[in-house]
Amino acid sequence: MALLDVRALSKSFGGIEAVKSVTFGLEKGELLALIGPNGAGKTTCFNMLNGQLRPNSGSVRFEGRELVGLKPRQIWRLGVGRTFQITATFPSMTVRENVQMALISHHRRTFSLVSRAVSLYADEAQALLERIGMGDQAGRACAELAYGDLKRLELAIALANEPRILLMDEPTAGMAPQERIELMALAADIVRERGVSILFTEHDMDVVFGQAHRILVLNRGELLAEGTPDEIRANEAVQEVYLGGGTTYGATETPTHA
Ligand SMILES: Nc1ncnc2c1ncn2[C@@H]1O[C@H](COP(=O)(O)OP(=O)(O)OP(=O)(O)O)[C@@H](O)[C@H]1O
Repeated sequence: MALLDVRALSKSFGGIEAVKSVTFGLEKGELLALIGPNGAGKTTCFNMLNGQLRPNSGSVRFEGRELVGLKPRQIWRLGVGRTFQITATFPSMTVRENVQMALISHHRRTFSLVSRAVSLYADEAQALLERIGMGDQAGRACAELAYGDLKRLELAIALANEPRILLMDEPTAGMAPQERIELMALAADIVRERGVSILFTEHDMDVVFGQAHRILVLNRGELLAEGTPDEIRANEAVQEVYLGGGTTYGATETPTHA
C-alpha cells in the first residue's frame, strides 16, 4: 500500500460534483504533481486530504490509518503538512524567529511572547534556513522579504514540523519563472534527502514537467490520466483537455491558465 492511499474520494457542492471517485497513491520520497484546468477539483482534493473538507465518500489512508473524519490539526500532527497559497508568517518577527516558532510548536513547547523565542531552537532554525539558502537573511524582519523568499521561508516553516508528507498548494504562484523552477528543484532535493513525500498543485507546466516524478491529471473532478512526465506529455486525452489537441508542452511551450 502507498504511504498515502486515496480511494474513491468524492465531494459534491449542491449539484456540482467537484471531485468524482478519485483514486491514487503517494509513495515515500515521491514528488507527485496534481494538475488540471481551473475548476478541475484540485483544491477540493487537497482540502479533503488535510481534513478541511469532509468527503461525501471515499477514504484517505496514511500508513494504513484512516484520515477522513480527523481535524486538520490532528492530521498535521500525524505528519501530513500543508503549505498554502497565502503565506502565513509573522511579519514583525525575524525570519529565524518565524522558523523557531514553528519548531517550538512542533516540539509542543510554550514560550512567553514578552521574552520572545530568542534562544529556543535557534541553531535548528538557522540550519533549516541554511538548507533553503536563506541563512544570510535570518535576522531580517519577515515584512522586508521579497515574495520569492517568503515562499522559501514557508517551505522551511513546513519542514520544521518534520512532515512525512507535504501538500503544497500552488507553491510557486506569483513568483518569477526562474524562481519557480528553483523553488521546486529545492523541494525535489529535500524529497531526496529526507524521504519526505510531496503532493503539489501547479499551473506552471515547466515546473511540473521539469520536477515531478509522476503527474496526476484531473478534469471536471475525474482523474483523467496518471503517469510519468513523458507518459503525460504523450497522452492525447491530456493534450485535448489542455490545448485542444495537437501541441506538445512541458518542453518549450508553457501554457498557463491561471
Ligand atoms: N465551497 C464551494 N461551494 C460550491 N462550489 C465549490 C466550492 N468549492 C469548490 N467548488 C466548485 O467545485 C469545483 C472544483 O473547484 P476547485 O477549487 O477544487 O478546482 P481547482 O482545480 O482547484 O481550480 P483552480 O485551479 O481554479 O484553483 C468548481 O466547479 C468550483 O466552483
